[in-house]
Amino acid sequence: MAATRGLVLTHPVTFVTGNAKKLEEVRAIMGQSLPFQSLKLDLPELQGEPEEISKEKARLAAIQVNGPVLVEDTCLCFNSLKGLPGICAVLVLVNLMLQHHFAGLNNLLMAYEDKSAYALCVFSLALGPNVEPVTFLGKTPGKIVPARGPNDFGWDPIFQPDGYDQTYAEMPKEEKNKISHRFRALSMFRSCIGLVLSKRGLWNHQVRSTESLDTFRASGEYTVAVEFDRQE
Ligand SMILES: O=P(O)(O)OP(=O)(O)OP(=O)(O)OC[C@H]1O[C@@H](n2cnc3c(O)ncnc32)[C@H](O)[C@@H]1O
Ligand SMILES: [Mg+2]
Repeated sequence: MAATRGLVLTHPVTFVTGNAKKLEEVRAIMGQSLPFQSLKLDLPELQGEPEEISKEKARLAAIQVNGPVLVEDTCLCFNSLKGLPGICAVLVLVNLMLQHHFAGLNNLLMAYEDKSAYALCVFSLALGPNVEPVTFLGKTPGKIVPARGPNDFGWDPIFQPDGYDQTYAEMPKEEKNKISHRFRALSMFRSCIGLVLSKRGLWNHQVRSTESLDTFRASGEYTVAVEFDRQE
């Protein structure tokens, strides 16, 4: 389905992250299609909507790197907590999760009938310090369950994607990488990047096929998103 193959940039892209597991997954998903180097930078923790946070992170990173950068932020969002002040609820939960207090998290969610959740991944690419970043979202719906599987990557043990009876942690890596929020965001990145950038006059690449257009909806001019329907 990809309309564009390969990026032609004068400088290699730097994927700015301090998370080795993320890096591992991005490398596995992207294969040879986007050669990049990785770098850990000290960037301020930003507040706001996920897309805005991501764009700002990319802007700051591009200034430090002085070249093209890719940044990524991921969160696990709980549908039952929609009514609560998002950031606060999420921070409480993230803290619980960071300390691997999955039991505490499950207790908290016991109060709610609705255990549905979604994993959200936001990538932003900034081609340089003075170029407005382009953002890609990927979302995988699922539910929160008592922890199962190896405990080596964040909240993987407590997230069971819809249509599966295994948690992310229990699945073989290749399986997670075929359905994950990260995979979905990167699919958008791969298939739409040439299109989005050429629309903005930043990229001369001829888009040979528009097939992939059906698979995303534009939300805001420079953001593309992919969402998969809940299978329940
Ligand atoms: O340097 P960056 O790229 O920002 O890396 P980070 O570790 O700060 O990553 P995030 O803020 O995006 O992620 C917030 C938390 O979610 C965890 N996380 C990210 N992606 C995940 C995934 O696919 N499965 C499980 N946990 C994940 C991650 O380990 C963090 O504890
Ligand atoms: Mg982070």
